[in-house]
Amino acid sequence: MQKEKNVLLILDDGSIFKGKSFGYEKAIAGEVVFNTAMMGYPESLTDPSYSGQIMTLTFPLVGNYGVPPRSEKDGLSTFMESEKIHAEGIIVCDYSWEYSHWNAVESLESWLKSEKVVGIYGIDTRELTKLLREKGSMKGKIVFPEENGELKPENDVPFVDPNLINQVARVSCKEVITYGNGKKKVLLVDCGVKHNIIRCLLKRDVTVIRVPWDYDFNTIEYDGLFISNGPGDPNMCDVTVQNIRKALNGDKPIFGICMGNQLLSKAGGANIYKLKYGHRSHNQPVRMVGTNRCFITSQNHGYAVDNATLTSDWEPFFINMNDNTNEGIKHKTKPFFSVQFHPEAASGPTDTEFLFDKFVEML
Ligand SMILES: NC(=O)CC[C@H](N)C(=O)O
Repeated sequence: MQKEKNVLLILDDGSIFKGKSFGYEKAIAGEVVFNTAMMGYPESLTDPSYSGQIMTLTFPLVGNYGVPPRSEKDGLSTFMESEKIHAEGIIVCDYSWEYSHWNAVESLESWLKSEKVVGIYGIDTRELTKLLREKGSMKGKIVFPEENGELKPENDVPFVDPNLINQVARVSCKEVITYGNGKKKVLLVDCGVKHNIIRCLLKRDVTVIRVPWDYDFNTIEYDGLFISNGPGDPNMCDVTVQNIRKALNGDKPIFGICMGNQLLSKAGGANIYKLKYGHRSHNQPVRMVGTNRCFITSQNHGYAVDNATLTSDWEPFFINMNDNTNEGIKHKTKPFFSVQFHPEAASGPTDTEFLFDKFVEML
């Protein structure tokens, strides 16, 4: 086996973890978060909502099923959530140097190297996760010391708080893109949309008009408005919130997912706050408010809507059964709703995919 470079994962609180590199070798910084899903690293790494973040996977063995082709069909990635890796880096406990899967065409190592993304292993991810749960998600960096332990300035970087940078502007499309040719038109505000959201809409035979996050979509004719997921702090998207607020005066159906839930809530007058360490997994239980129906959901978010600040026109739609945080809102009289989880989850539970049917039926 080749000799892998030593790396240090340094956290903002001074904690240092020693590991080895299996990806691209460059010093990086970002917000260190953890994801407890057992699988789905190709989808998670390409989810634009991870932009600016260094993703710790708690599942102990990663890489054993390789990476699917980076193919595209009709402008959408076939097996991934976007065209490229958005996470700054990935932290695992044990990297599997061998892989086997019917759909794999390369190893995680070769994919990371060709996309110039950092991957490290040999980290006690259980200890790291316990720390992040105790202290909250933290700024962190991965640096490359010499064999003798010396850290040269060119192999070091300063800490970065990605939530102070407009991540949505980094990942949103730059021009209007149209998909499908269904009769009903869905105007999709792209804050960093996962391709499976577009696939889920197209499966229901609509035309999707994808516009940049700051596009004044109120100038376009549409039958329904969709607000996508996206990275970073929702408070960076004031332009989007202003545009949504105008749409709230009308009565065309609105559906939002994740960042979309946060932006719709803000447009409706509610406040957002940062969770200590967020929800990133495939097994978050949510209850539909007013019922005893529980769904298992896939999630990836660090911010949440403050239920107590929902204005009188709105009510909570779903509640997280672990910590009682908001998992969605709905308007009391108009066809507007959004969820904090991912009904389009791939890989992940598909319990809530019916929400796409609900939206398309309203159009
Ligand atoms: N997946 C998302 O849309 C995440 C929304 C937001 N960036 C958060 O972390 O809460």
